[in-house]
Amino acid sequence: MSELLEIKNLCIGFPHKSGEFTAVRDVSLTIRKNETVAVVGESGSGKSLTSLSVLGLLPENSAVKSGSVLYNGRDVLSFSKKDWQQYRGREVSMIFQDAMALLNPGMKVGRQIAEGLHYHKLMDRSEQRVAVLELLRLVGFADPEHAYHQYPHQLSGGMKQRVMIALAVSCKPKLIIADEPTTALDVTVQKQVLDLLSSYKEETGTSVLLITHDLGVVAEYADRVNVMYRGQIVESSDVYTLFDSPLHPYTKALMASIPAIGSTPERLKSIHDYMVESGGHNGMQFAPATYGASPADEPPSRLVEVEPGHFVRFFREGAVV
Ligand SMILES: Nc1ncnc2c1ncn2[C@@H]1O[C@H](COP(=O)(O)OP(=O)(O)OP(=O)(O)O)[C@@H](O)[C@H]1O
Repeated sequence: MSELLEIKNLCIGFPHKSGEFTAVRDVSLTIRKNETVAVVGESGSGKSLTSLSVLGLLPENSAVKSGSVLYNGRDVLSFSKKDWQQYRGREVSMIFQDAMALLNPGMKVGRQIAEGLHYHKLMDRSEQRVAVLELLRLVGFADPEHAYHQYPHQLSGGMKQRVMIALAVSCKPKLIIADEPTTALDVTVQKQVLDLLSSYKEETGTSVLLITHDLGVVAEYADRVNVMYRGQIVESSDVYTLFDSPLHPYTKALMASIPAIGSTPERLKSIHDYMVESGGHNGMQFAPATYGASPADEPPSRLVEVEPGHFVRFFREGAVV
């Protein structure tokens, strides 16, 4: 199967008082047509920066130090302004965490969705209204005509996120990046919104890059998963393999942090505990229990394919933890 998106050895840095801080380190991942690929990890692990690089929306003070982001074989990092205009929204779109911050508070919901269709010149004005009403129906508004005329502040959190999905899918992109799309919502609404995105994906063949810190969401919605820790992918595989046989201590720690229903309460293990307990694999060792003060102090490591499609990051071969 050919890759729709291929991120290769991406490194993103920021200026820092002691030189430079590399927030994303040697990240590689792929997304194929009609796949949902998750990036999971704790806050600050580099998930958002990785996804923002795909849309050319990295913070101004950051710099891509090396690597490439190939969309259908073209490196987006060398896109011109015109390329970006044609690509954003039309080829790849994004659903952000905070819908309220992104929706224009002074514009009716229907108009906001119509603007995207107008921008990409997909249809004339007369057809846009019908298309927007259809989109609002698709994302679950029982009365699309009523929703069309509402302002964002008149909608609940779940409804606003549905509008964000309508906006994101309006130009029929081939890839949707969903960055913590439901974090601000309660559990029931969270499931409704993710189910909606999932059924849209199945119906249209769209691909989804799902950014989350929630392994429960990964288990339910992703086909493949990349676990990120301190700017690096430490484990990557299909979702069944990851849950059946996680290898990296950080992945195990993430899994152990999901309390099982009916389990006897015990002290939650820290990631440090797992690092200490972790053993080697095929003669290689995971990174030491105590990382250095900064990523620059850390030992060299590399991703190893331990079985087909299952990659784990190891500390250098033969090292003693
Ligand atoms: N504009 C910026 N200037 C300096 N450092 C930044 C900037 N944006 C992000 N960083 C740093 O880069 C690292 C990765 O950030 P990123 O937002 O990608 O993490 P994340 O995994 O998406 O976390 P979260 O889930 O909290 O958004 C963090 O250490 C963060 O502090």
